[in-house]
Amino acid sequence: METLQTLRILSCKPYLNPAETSRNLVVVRQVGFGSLWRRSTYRSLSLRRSVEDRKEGGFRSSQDGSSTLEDDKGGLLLGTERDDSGSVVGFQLIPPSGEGKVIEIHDDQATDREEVIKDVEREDKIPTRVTRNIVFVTSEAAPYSKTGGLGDVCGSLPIALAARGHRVMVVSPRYLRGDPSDKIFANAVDLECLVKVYCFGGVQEVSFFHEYRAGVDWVFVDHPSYHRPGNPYGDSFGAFGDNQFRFALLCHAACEAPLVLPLGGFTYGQNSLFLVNDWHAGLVPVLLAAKYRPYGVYKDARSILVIHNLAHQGVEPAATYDNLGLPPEWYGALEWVFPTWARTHALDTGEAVNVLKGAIVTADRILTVSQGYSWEITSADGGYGLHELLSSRKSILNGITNGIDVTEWDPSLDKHIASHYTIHDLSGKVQCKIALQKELGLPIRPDCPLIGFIGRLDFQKGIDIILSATPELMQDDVQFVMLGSGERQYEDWMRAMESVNRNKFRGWVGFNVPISHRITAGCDILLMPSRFEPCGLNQLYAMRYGTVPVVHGTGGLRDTVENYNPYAQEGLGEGTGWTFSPLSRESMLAALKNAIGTYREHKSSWERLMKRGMEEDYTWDKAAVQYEQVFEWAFIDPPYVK
Ligand SMILES: Nc1ncnc2c1ncn2[C@@H]1O[C@H](COP(=O)(O)OP(=O)(O)O[C@H]2O[C@H](CO)[C@@H](O)[C@H](O)[C@H]2O)[C@@H](O)[C@H]1O
Repeated sequence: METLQTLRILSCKPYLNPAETSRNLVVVRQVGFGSLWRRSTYRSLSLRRSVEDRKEGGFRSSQDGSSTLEDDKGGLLLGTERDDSGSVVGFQLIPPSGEGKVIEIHDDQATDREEVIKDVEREDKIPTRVTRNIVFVTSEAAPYSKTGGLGDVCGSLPIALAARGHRVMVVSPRYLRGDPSDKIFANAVDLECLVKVYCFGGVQEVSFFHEYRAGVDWVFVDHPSYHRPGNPYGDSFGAFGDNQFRFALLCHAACEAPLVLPLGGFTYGQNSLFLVNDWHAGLVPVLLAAKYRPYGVYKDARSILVIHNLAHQGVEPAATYDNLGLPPEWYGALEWVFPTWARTHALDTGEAVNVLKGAIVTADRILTVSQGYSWEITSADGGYGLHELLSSRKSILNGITNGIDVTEWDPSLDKHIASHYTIHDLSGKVQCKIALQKELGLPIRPDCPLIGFIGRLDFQKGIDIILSATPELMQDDVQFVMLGSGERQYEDWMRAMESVNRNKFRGWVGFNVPISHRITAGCDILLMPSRFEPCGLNQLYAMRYGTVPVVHGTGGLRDTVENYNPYAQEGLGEGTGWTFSPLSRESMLAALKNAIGTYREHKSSWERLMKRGMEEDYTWDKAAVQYEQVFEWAFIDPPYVK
């Protein structure tokens, strides 16, 4: 039997939150509950507003018992939204224009989920349908903290979602390094809300700082363990020994934040949707299931685990479980036993706790940052020991390719680069190249192919392949610039390479955002021989800047870089870069040779390559629509662990 579900959504207009009038609210009426959705028709919703209603104004009782009020702009306030504890979390408003949408949903339509995503993409001009209270939990969020792509994503996706009408909070630590960089937190005010967290053998006290910027509530958890020099995870001596403690605190605090922080006058409440990023936030879904739901709290909340990098899982000795503030019977969720070959000695039982595993078994849905990677992590090669578990949850696993912050990364406006340019006038790009050569002390040669690399110097990024291929590459008439920090052996190698190839090689050891922009703009080719790459952002930045990527065909790199075919389109060519495979010195050098040859010999083909890359749509809007679809799926199903 076909059941017709009706979801009425009145398009977003002013959100009458007395404290934050800039936000949007969508009124949602749902009749029945479906398991699969299909949007079939949209039509305007006619609003019945009697003259009497309009004259009287003020709160009045409607048939269903909710109160209504005409707002001062002529819209109609239907009533208040409350969370389970009775706190008012918003008002429901029918906008004065009477614009609205009706969505009919048939719950027995066997709709392909990918099709739904595509369908939503096509309709991306339609305003947000259902708005959520979203809580990002992350160890980094740019510009406040960033060591890599996680910071970029958690600094820009929340803004894109807020712009679509969601109420968005980002919870991350308030890292203070005791140097001038601390001024980034200057606008975050102390909310004077202390929360006691029971873990690590005692009571830990955390507090919260808050900044409302770009439509997002940026919430910083404060604790002395976040105040030290170095980056979020370690310093020149290596990873901090208390990272399990620091990020467990973050998770406990993040679970409390929607309940206790009256941001803009209202808490986010118990129906929040947690977006849990990587292992550092991985205790959140476990805490929801083990610590809150048994006591009736967060029964209607949902959590989505976003995996940016499966290689890091937060694994610690089994004995540390007691520190985490979880009931003993939940040990199995985090239990992890290393295979025999990975154990260190004969008496090593391999028993450990794995925070990311805990998140995988308790989250309502799982996302990765590209479709290719979402498949790879279910394979033995890409699953880092978790492939069987991830395969068992395949039905709730999706991949959504990252977007980028197109305002920060815009060659026509970028404040870090020497000259601006656009797809219509590329002349500024060569100026950027000359300026970069000058800045780095390389011979100024606008016609010499300039290759760049930006990234963490570790196994993931295929630095060993670069290292083995560079002597041969240096035989050619090219220049090569590398920016990165990480493993000491690679940093030392970069310095050594520079000293023997003064006219051709520069190795910038360190983390420097302005230089990364200048390399992206100034180079002709960006090299990314990543062993695995969940999405990769540098190739997206490069293409937007007309810099042609040469990448290993893996994960998000394969999804986002289209291999160049010079013969397609009647000789006009097709593609945005080179994807090589397998990952070897030889195939990387062959792809580079092709790229360099095209750059030198086929100038017009090269320009078309650059322009095709620059034309691509890298905005977050596309991804945000897909995220919204996954949010809906998360709320359609009951919580995975009730
Ligand atoms: N030395 C340096 N100086 C200045 N800037 C530097 C730098 N080293 C790196 N960066 C910057 O850090 C970011 C790196 O982002 P990536 O997505 O390429 O990789 P990362 O592995 O960190 O991210 C993980 O998460 C992201 C986000 O989901 C995924 O895209 C990716 O595949 C996954 O490995 C870029 O903004 C880059 O410019």
